[in-house]
Formats: sequence, structure tokens, C-alpha cells
Amino acid sequence: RDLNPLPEPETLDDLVQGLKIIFQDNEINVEEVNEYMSKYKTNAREWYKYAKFDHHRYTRNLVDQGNGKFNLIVLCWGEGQGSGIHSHSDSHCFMKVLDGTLDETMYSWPSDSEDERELQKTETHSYGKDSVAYINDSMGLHRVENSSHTNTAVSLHLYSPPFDMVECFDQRTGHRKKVRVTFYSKFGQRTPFPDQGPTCTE
Ligand SMILES: O=C(O)CCSS
Ligand SMILES: [Fe+2]
Repeated sequence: RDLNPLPEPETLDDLVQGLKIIFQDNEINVEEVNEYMSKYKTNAREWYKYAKFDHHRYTRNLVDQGNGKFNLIVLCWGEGQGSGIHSHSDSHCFMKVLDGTLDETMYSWPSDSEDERELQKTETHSYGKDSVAYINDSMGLHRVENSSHTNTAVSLHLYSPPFDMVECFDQRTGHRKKVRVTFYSKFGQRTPFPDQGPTCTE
């Protein structure tokens, strides 16, 4: 990758430019990306154009397609809204909280045996403003939720390689289904009404 030093991520735009430089490499250093995303200090003026909320479920708002190497998405979580239990299509998943607090519950993969088995919770973490979480399929599954009933939450997610499908899991049975993820908006513009396919919410 080009050898000029990374720009200090003062603004969201700096962060995006720096991430594009980091991801010119084929192998990425998870610690480097984690630290770089942690350095950016959230500023609502820079991301409010992506902050679109929906009464029924959390929204996914595309910010940048990372020269094809990653998708950068702002997720907006209404009070009490959360994702279903899901995996990440063998991609890296970085999640930075921009506003509010998000609770992550991790689960182990279902056993391969046919019989239905409840997914085992392995750990829970609460993430506050500017903190960065990382997961990939080798670490397990997770659910992310905004447990507050008074405050909304906003997070910035980086997926690399980008994906348009996730696997969702039923906590009681371990059964899984592939779900195409959609965008509520792209580059700040509301997308035409996407086919409301199955969603991966709890
Ligand atoms: O991208 C999604 O919808 C999953 C949010 S938790 S990583
Ligand atoms: Fe996730």
C-alpha cells in the first residue's frame, strides 16, 4: 500500500480515506484497524445524514464501498431494537459505537448433529461511545442490541470482504437461515423500497 503515513482520523472522511489505504493490502492487521477506528472521535455533524431510524427494526445505511474491499455502514438502533443471532459470512466485522450504548451477546456455533440444541451464550459486552468491537466467524456468532428504552444508538460497521448475505440462527433450536441484508439508505439517500425479504431481527 502507498507508504505515506495514514491521515489522523479527525473527521469521518479522514477515517474513510485512511481505511481505504489500510485495505489496499490483502492481509489486514485487525489490531491496526481496531486502533485506527478507535482514534476517530464521534461527531454527529459528520454522520447525522446517515442516521435514519425505522420504527420496526434497526436500519443499515451505506456510507462507502471501500473500493470494493469493504462496506462501511451506519446502523441506527431505535429504543429496544436489536439484531438476530447471526454470523458474518467469513468476513471481518468491526463495530464502532457512534452514539448510545450497544450490548453484544456472543454464542457458540450450533453442534453439527441433527438434533435441535439451544445455542450457548458465551459472553456479553456493553460498548459505549467510540469503543470498537471485532468479530469473525472463527470467534462465534453474536447478537447486537440497543437495550435502552430511552435512548437510540448509532454504530459504524466495517465488513471486509463486503457481503450481502448473513446466516441467522434460532437461539432455541440452532436452526439457521440465509438472509440477504438490505440498505435503508445509500450515501445518505433513502433507497427505493427494498423487497422486505426475511430479516435477521430478534
Ligand atoms: O450488518 C448487520 O445487519 C448486523 C449488525 S451487527 S454486526
Ligand atoms: Fe454482527
